[in-house]
Amino acid sequence: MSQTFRIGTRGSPLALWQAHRVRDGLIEAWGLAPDAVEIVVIRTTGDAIQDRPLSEAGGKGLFVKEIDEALLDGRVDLSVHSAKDLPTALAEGTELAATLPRADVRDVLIGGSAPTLDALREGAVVGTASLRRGALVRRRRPDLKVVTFRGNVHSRLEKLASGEVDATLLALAGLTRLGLERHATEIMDAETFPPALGQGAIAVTARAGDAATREALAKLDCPATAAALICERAFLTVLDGSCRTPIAGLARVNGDTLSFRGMVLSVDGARAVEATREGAASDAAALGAAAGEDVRSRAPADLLAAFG
Ligand SMILES: NCc1[nH]cc(CCC(=O)O)c1CC(=O)O
Repeated sequence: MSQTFRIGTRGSPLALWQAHRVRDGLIEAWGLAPDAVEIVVIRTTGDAIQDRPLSEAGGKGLFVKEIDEALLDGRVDLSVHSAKDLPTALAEGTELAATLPRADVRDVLIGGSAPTLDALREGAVVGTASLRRGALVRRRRPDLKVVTFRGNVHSRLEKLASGEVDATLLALAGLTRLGLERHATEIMDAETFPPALGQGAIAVTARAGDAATREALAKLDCPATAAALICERAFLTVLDGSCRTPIAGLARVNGDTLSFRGMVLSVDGARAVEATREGAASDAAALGAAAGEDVRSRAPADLLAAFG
């Protein structure tokens, strides 16, 4: 392969790590010269907004819009994303081209004043920007105070160190990629504290119909992770999950079998409606969609109202 590739990415440390992973993968898989794969950092609207919750500013799409534009303009050939930050509706003219092998899907607690969620004192303050994490925290510890907490992983750790909050929650995958997993004081159980759809997976998008880029990326694709992600995104699509909706779930693929469990919660965590499905991994999309329909048919009206 004598082709060159330009990879579009956000400039956060986590995004750069993930883009480098794809770059290294392409170079190694195809024996490319190091200068054949270039990383192009693109600043997104989401990166610029730091003073308010993104759900108020327009949601997850804010992190991909400018990158999609670069892809469609031909300024870059592929873009690398944390799968959980990728909106369910991809920009027209772009498509999922590869899903890297999934890392640990679990969240971790980083405790300042106590090491575990159960050990935090009554009324302790937990900082998170995630409605899902907030709802799951309140579900187990209704006495805790959940406050909105944005910024990248490093700035969150600083706020914790300064005592602004007693604890925060982050994805183990992200912390590990940044070499910061030593800060985790409790690994949350994926059953009782289910992750975000797509958590721990890295997704690569390309221009629809760009066969050469797709073929190059095929060597990096993990079919089991791809099936899990397709299932989880189908669940999210049916529920039209937005940043205003506490929603969680996980597909596990074992051989040819896929098992999925997804749930929607009330913001205060007091109520949850969940569904499970198991079937052939090749039916990933149908299984996720069926679980989504199931949740939608049983969720109380006020819970679904959050879906707008
Ligand atoms: N929303 C930000 C984001 N997007 C992906 C990750 C972590 C890596 C991953 O889940 O793949 C994080 C940080 C976090 O939630 O702790």
